[in-house]
Amino acid sequence: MTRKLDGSKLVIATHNAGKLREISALLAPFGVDCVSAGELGLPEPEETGTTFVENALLKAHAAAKAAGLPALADDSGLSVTALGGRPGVYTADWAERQWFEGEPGRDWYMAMGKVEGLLSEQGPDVDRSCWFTSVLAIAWPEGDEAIYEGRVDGTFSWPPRGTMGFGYDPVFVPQGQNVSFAQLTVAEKQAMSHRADAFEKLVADQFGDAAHG
Ligand SMILES: O=c1nc[nH]c2c1ncn2[C@H]1C[C@H](O)[C@@H](COP(=O)(O)OP(=O)(O)OP(=O)(O)O)O1
Ligand SMILES: [Mg+2]
Repeated sequence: MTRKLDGSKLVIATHNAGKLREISALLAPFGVDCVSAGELGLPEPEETGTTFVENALLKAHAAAKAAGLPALADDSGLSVTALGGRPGVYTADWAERQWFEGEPGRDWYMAMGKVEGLLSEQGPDVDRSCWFTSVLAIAWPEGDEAIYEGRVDGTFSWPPRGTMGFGYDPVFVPQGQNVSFAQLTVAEKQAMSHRADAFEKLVADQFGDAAHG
């Protein structure tokens, strides 16, 4: 039995604004009182793990310890079949850190282009199948932890399309769709995303019978 959230404030342990928006929307129906790592001024921990699970736990435990509150972290990434699963855990690292209009950010266009470059080297008939993984970890200041994993399959599509979402959304076309994640509203993306898949497992485990939304 995993430990359950008991109504205390929950830290959303991410420094990614797109993730924060999605996780806040997913949690909204459950009346969880949330505060973000940014609002608390928590530092961004170094992601030294080699798996999504390790990094999600590392981020959740760091925030829980620093805040003295339970914390929810997401570690996620895009894995491309023809690239042996890369960039995978290193998805964020493939986008160089840059400053945009005075704000720290990452150069996603460059990162997507790097994937496209490696794929097109393999010729026009290259397998473009790929998937997103999201691992959600909850950690408590006392050291307890819970892990939920989600996945969505799709196709790496070039050129990028759409302006919604974040990160690699403009190049990811989910299976059974002909538009990219960046052409979907938050609600439409939540109906099929890796993060929503992991969240469904979190809800079943954490909120049990009270689950809805
Ligand atoms: O739904 C998604 N749509 C598009 N791109 C996505 C998605 N989900 C993950 N991704 C990409 C971008 C993200 O930056 C990276 C994960 O890296 P990851 O270290 O987990 O996140 P991050 O550094 O951006 O924020 P933080 O660690 O503070 O939660 O994979
Ligand atoms: Mg990160």
